[in-house]
Amino acid sequence: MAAVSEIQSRCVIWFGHPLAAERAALAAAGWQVRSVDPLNAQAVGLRARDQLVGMIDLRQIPAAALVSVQAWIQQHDHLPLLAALPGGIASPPPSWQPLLDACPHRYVMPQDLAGLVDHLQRDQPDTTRVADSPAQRLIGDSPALLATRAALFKFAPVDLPVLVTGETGTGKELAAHALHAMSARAAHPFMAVNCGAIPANLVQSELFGHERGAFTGAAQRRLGLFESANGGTVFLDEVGDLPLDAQTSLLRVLQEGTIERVGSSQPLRVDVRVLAATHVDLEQAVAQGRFRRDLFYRLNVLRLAMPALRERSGDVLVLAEHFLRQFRARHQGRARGFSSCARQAMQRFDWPGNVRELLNRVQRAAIVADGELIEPADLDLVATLPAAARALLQDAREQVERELLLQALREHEFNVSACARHMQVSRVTVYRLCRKHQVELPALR
Ligand SMILES: Nc1ncnc2c1ncn2[C@@H]1O[C@H](COP(=O)(O)OP(=O)(O)OP(=O)(O)O)[C@@H](O)[C@H]1O
Repeated sequence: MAAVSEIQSRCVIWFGHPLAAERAALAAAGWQVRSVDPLNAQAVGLRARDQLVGMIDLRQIPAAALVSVQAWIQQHDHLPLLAALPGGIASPPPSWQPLLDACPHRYVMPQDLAGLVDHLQRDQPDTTRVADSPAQRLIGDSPALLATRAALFKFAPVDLPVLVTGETGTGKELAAHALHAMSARAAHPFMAVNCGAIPANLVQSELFGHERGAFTGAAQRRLGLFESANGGTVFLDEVGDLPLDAQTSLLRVLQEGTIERVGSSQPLRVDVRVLAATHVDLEQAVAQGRFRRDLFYRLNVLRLAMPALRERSGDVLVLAEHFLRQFRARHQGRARGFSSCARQAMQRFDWPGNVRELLNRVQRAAIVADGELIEPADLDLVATLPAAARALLQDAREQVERELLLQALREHEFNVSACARHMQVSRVTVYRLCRKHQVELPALR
């Protein structure tokens, strides 16, 4: 593969040792953490091309290290500095004052971890702000998704294949987009193809192109996906469905960086990064002889496993709110939020179709909901509620139906025809509802 320009990394020089959760949250926001022994501050060298921020962790700095950290700060006075303070101290000891004076932004940690991450994402004097990073399009803040986002930041700048695995709808294509958009190839094409959707006899020609007259119907020379993506990224979705001859051609791209159009024996150089995705177990396909072992090893250099939604139930509501907000920004609808029953139903559901299914159910619910709050029935998730909650919901619905009926009857002086017109139902339905809710019309008139 051709060399591509290196991407600047973002690094927090942390004097002390961050907690695991602090390190994970920063990694998910695209910041590596370099932990430095404060007693040995003078030994720290900096890579000029990286974007750097210093963090003085005053929870851990021994008194003996204050002077050496201070000296280091003075030598690196161009570096933005932050301070982590312990919780529950009324006033900091005077010996910290020189360090605090150097740190305009201070965070009580770990309580204010979100504030720190927000600061790093928004307030850095950087042209490519992390808050705008494509990795942030993967919504969710569960530990599993934080790890996925951290892996995206790590893998994106490395010009090697990535194998993205995970069930359908977990965001494999979204992740592939993010990998491309955060790579040095971002200004070049991103071409995605679902290998399982191309008829077997056309795969070679789709991927690698063909010469005029290569086969019946090939009236013109045609560029394939790899040539069209030159300089950029090819995303092969469902790579396990590639026929064996196309697997051999793909191996040549990865090993030699060349392709051959169908009908030509002239190798052509292409410069592409290959990202592949599969929801089937490729190791098993290799064991069964359906997938080339050497190709598997080539594709599986970096592996990104997208977690199923049921493994990160904490993300369900965050995603649902996000999809509803997105929907409301584009369409009109009464629904502004989710009832507590709907939230409960979403959290109990198994989500076999993962995020795609959640997106579809929320969009549908936003259209069909009559009230301001989306209910389990709008999401078609009533069956997931426990029996007691289902019964409560049924009771509530019956009560609302009875109230609406009585109100319509009163407004029309118990005239069934007028009431039916108002409710846009037949007279028979009004009589049926009266029987169901034990409304005695003669007694009320
Ligand atoms: N974490 C996420 N945050 C926001 N949207 C997401 C997230 N994960 C997935 N989506 C959305 O869910 C839908 C399905 O995602 P995507 O197509 O990337 O899944 P996939 O794993 O490639 O599915 P398949 O295997 O069926 O091709 C898309 O609309 C995508 O934008």
